[in-house]
Amino acid sequence: AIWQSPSQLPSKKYDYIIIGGGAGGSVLANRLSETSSVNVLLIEAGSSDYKNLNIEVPQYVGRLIRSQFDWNFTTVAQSGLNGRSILYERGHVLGGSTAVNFMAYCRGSKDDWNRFAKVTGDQGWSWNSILPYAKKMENFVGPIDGRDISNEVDWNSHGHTGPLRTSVPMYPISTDSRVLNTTSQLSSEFPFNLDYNGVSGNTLGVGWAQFSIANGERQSAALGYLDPILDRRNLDILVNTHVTQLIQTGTSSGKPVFRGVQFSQPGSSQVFKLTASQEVIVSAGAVKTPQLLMLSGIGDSTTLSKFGIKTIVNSPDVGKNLQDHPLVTSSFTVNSTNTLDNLNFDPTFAAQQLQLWQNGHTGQLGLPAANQIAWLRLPSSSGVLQGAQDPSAGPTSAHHEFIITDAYIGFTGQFPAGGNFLTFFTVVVSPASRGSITIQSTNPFDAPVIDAGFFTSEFDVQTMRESIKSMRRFTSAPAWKDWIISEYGDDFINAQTDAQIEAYARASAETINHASSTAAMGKTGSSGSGSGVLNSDLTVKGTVGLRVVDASAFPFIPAAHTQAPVYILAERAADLIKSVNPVY
Ligand SMILES: Cc1cc2nc3c(=O)[nH]c(=O)nc-3n(C[C@H](O)[C@H](O)[C@H](O)COP(=O)(O)OP(=O)(O)OC[C@H]3O[C@@H](n4cnc5c(N)ncnc54)[C@H](O)[C@@H]3O)c2cc1C
Repeated sequence: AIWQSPSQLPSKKYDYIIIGGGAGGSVLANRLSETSSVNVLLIEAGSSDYKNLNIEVPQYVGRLIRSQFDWNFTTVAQSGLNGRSILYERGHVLGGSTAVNFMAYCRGSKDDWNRFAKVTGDQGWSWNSILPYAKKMENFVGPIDGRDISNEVDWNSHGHTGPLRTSVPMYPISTDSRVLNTTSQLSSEFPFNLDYNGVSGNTLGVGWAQFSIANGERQSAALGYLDPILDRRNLDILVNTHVTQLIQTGTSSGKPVFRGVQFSQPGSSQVFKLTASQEVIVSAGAVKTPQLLMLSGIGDSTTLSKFGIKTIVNSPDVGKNLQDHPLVTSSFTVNSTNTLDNLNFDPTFAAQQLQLWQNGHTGQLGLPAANQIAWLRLPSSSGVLQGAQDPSAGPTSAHHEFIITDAYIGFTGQFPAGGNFLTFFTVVVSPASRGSITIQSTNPFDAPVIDAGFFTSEFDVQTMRESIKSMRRFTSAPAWKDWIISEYGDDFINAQTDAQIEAYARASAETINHASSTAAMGKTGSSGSGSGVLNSDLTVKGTVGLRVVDASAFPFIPAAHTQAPVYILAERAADLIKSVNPVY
């Protein structure tokens, strides 16, 4: 059941207490409560309103920014972005960031996962080992229009019985044929890939995009993993409640045992404490997890002592190593009146589409932000790679990505009042830059200090530059001749030389919100700076009874949108947790 406040909680002895009901936490709440004798408590800071219309309707994703479903974070001034601070959206509702994200669904590449295995020394994280979990989490369904999708996806590469429904875009749109024709007209730079989530693990090329959208509706972790099991008597979900500290409950073989949690509701002075008989699992996401660890005495002792926090475990990597994907959007005006812009610029049309969606989830509101995505590597001859260490995981991982949108999208500058557009997101997906998360105070309700570190590595700004140039080659294919009128906006139009393009990137880059790696896995048992915060089974080094299961745990950010990698990680985590508890 879902409980709105701590005082409503039944008095029970919990085996597992999970902090945060996002991608990681929802998977665990489901899997760990599959055995009815095991009592599980999930504590979520946000509300239980995951069926809010703005969450359910895919095209309303833009309305979630700075809403009650967003933690409303902002980064510190970014030296690589001309000193700009940027919004750093994170989901604050049951379902976490999966309830506010853009829903792109990508497993990551074979090399991404094999690198996880290599740096942790744990073959269980290799591509071949995680594939069964990638299928277990998924229920890939056909699109709403029933069209033949054998040219859009490799059906057999997917799971069809898991909790999270995924699919290709519900309808074709007018730009589809142009994108696909480009893959034959410029096939050497932009080859077609039938399925970037295929079992081969080779993500490269241009393919039909896949999303956590089914039947025209967003599929969040809450909808897929929690909604169907709310009647389990051994699962309690407590919302509107903030875990403020992890509590040491004892010592075992000289190590601190962390089976206690302290929590309260914002604005209330009442403090609650509970203890798990088995484990406490932190799934608060890559921004809040390191903050909670630090407030609980797990972190870099120098930092902790500055705030008067007693160090219980000196873990220098906590909050370090933040990795994320910077994006730039560039738009073109197009020779059509039939683009998704009409949802933004024509109120009568928008109202009709809402009617259609409410009557049966049909119409354009169920469409995702893109029908196709491209995953691309810099050519090996590229000057960017000369003399630099290639940060990508290997030949199946992209350096950069295009997301191709049939409308105007922009996060900086002025939104146009009307018109018809084509927008490309260019995204650096194997970044060399690193940022950090730290605390500004000992108040758990204060936002952490977020430094995305964007473009602090020259490699990344040069990769973005090459991505924008590559996008201009893509759009100069004959396929776009009768569609694209011109580039839109002076900043984009005037960015022509390499130096100008880099300046354009620094002036306009934002985040695609893939924060990762702030409490990363390393080799089990190794210690000291650079060896990671977690053992390869996701237990927190130097502690007993405590794990982290969320995007913080990735040793490297995958060259992918990160929700599916978190689901996959959490599916394996559930098995790791079960394997050490004989009750399962
Ligand atoms: C705007 C946006 C767009 C994105 N687009 C995509 C996309 O298109 N495709 C994709 O694959 N990925 C996307 N992502 C990223 C993806 O959603 C995340 O990588 C993924 O959800 C991370 O899972 P997680 O479990 O680590 O954290 P989250 O899903 O963020 O869950 C963490 C949960 O913990 C809760 N919490 C935090 N602190 C506490 C506390 N102290 N006490 C209790 N609860 C707490 C939070 O409220 C939240 O519910 C996007 C993210 C955002 C924000």
